[in-house]
Amino acid sequence: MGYTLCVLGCGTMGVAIISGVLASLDAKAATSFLPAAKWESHTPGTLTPRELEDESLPSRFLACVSREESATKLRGVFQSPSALGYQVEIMKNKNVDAVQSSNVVILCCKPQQAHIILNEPGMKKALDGKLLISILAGVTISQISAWVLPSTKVIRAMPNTPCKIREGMTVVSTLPPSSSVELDKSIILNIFSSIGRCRILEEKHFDACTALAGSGPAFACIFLEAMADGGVMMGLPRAEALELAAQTLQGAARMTLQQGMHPAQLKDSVTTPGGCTIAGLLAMEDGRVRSTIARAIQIATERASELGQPGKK
Ligand SMILES: NC(=O)C1=CN([C@@H]2O[C@H](COP(=O)(O)OP(=O)(O)OC[C@H]3O[C@@H](n4cnc5c(N)ncnc54)[C@H](OP(=O)(O)O)[C@@H]3O)[C@@H](O)[C@H]2O)C=CC1
Ligand SMILES: O=C(O)[C@@H]1CCC=N1
Repeated sequence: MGYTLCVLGCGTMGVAIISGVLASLDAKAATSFLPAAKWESHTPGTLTPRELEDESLPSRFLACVSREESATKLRGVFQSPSALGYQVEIMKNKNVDAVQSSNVVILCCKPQQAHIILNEPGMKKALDGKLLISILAGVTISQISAWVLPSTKVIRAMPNTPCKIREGMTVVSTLPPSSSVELDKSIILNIFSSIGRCRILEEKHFDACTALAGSGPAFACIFLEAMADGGVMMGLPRAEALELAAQTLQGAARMTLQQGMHPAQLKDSVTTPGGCTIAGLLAMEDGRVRSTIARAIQIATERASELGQPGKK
């Protein structure tokens, strides 16, 4: 089975993606037996659903960095093979070699590093005909396409850190027309839906998705910390306050996601007339919590649109 997946710039997000994908392969293997199938055997349009499934799964993982410090860190993170025996190969200053021996590349460097990495001698040829998935905030498909050959299939994805525990949210841009679109689509969806939820949206929405889902875990953690602080203020031990806050946020979010319950409906069902919840809600409204949070998404979206753009820091 499988293809070689290269994470070009393997830091926080690269580790989250590889860790999530490895965990999902282990989970999949625990429930089904996957026979071997070769990437090279693919002819567009001739794959059975089972072959398509098998060929859409990665079986070799390359993680690229430029500094020894990062390589040492990655060796620590990926020191033991996954339950299925997959070992992540750490490549230091070997970007072109890594891309050359890969089928699919996920670009996970900082936005301002992309041009330098994609302009390394031999990189264009190494990427010839391959699927290049960029998770970079702000950097557009047309910018990246101008740095690679026309044969390289460029798409964008905006994942978030919970991909590491397979609770991520990823938005993928609409796919370019291509002869192997069926396999490409299957590969992309296999990666991102194996590590959380995945939704396809037009690229014009990417800056908002970056702010809402990409940056979102940071915003949610401010709320989480503040709730726990309130509990601590009222005498709860810190650890228990954090547990109560985290599980409560998770529970409320899951009721929206799994039961399709509108947040206002859930809020109203908790709010007893004259009770303590309405007292707390009014205090929140006095603090303009809603507009503050919504404005944070607006400001983060505006900033996302500047990232990786010439003349912007
Ligand atoms: N952090 C997040 O929550 C999210 C981030 N993103 C996007 O993901 C991207 C990565 O973010 P994040 O993971 O936080 O960043 P990190 O800084 O953690 O990771 C970037 C990685 O790129 C490597 N790198 C830098 N230069 C090179 C080079 N020349 N060759 C090979 N590797 C290189 C770095 O290693 P070294 O220094 O050793 O070279 C580092 O491991 C960004 O573009 C960001 O916009 C998207 C969604 C969420
Ligand atoms: O803060 C950032 O720029 C990146 C993109 C989304 C999350 N982290």
